[in-house]
Amino acid sequence: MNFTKMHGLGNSYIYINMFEENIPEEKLAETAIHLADPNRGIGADGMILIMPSSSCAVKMRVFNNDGSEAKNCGNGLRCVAKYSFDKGLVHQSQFSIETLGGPVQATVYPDEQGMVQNVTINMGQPQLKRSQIPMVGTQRHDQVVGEQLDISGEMVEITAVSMGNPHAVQFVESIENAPIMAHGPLLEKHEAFPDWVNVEWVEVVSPSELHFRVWERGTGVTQACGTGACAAVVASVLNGYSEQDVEVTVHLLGGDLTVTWLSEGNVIMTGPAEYICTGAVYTHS
Ligand SMILES: N[C@@H](CCC[C@H](N)C(=O)O)C(=O)O
Repeated sequence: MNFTKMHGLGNSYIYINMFEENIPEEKLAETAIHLADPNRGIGADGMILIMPSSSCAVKMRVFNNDGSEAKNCGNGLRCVAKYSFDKGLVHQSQFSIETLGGPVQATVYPDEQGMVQNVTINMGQPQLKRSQIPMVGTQRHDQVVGEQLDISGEMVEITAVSMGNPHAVQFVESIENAPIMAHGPLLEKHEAFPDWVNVEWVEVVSPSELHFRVWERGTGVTQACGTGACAAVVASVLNGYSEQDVEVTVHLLGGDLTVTWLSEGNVIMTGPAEYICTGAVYTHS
């Protein structure tokens, strides 16, 4: 099976062009685990399928490296947009991508040689209701902003945002001291989140600058998370650290993204997408 390995700020996935390849539905999870394995496969944070769509130009499906399927992936969307444009699956620089979390709009910026380096994704509106995250809880408030959560006897304050996939954002004094390895796995599978959750730590530098780290659901620590960066900016606005219509630079482990939560509702994310390699891999029959 042919593959392309790509990354967005070091968040790497094995991309399979399903216009040409076929993986049976019941083999998708095990194929993702196999391809993402650094010793027995290729090695990556997961697998992404680029597929025909009946409603958009192309469709994306995302699998974490534990085989679980997610409804959205910000870094993946930028790579899918670059791949689709470069390989001629689409012919316009603006086009729609179907995700399990809903359709999004991509804009690619080819340079003079026609190569796409940067991509903007209009991610649509964040979902903020507790039931939309989804998150259980007895508080009457509909939105989860600065809510206390008990993790093994320690209280942490989280703001919950869905960007099609669920995120729990915490604000910290210093990103260097964020308890990623200690709290990440506990929060990811906390009983408050029936579908589990991506966990983010954010240090606010200014209304237009954030430091960011992530523990991804189904993967663990990654270099970057596009939907997480969007959730961080939305959470910053909800907590009064930033404002809508302000472009925020988010410093992730793997580099920077710019994110704006527009007052009309949509979240706009811009950043790079890059190829690593292409090849053919043996698949299990
Ligand atoms: N790395 C991604 C998100 C991938 C899915 C996530 N781990 C989940 O399970 O929701 C991004 O760039 O957004």
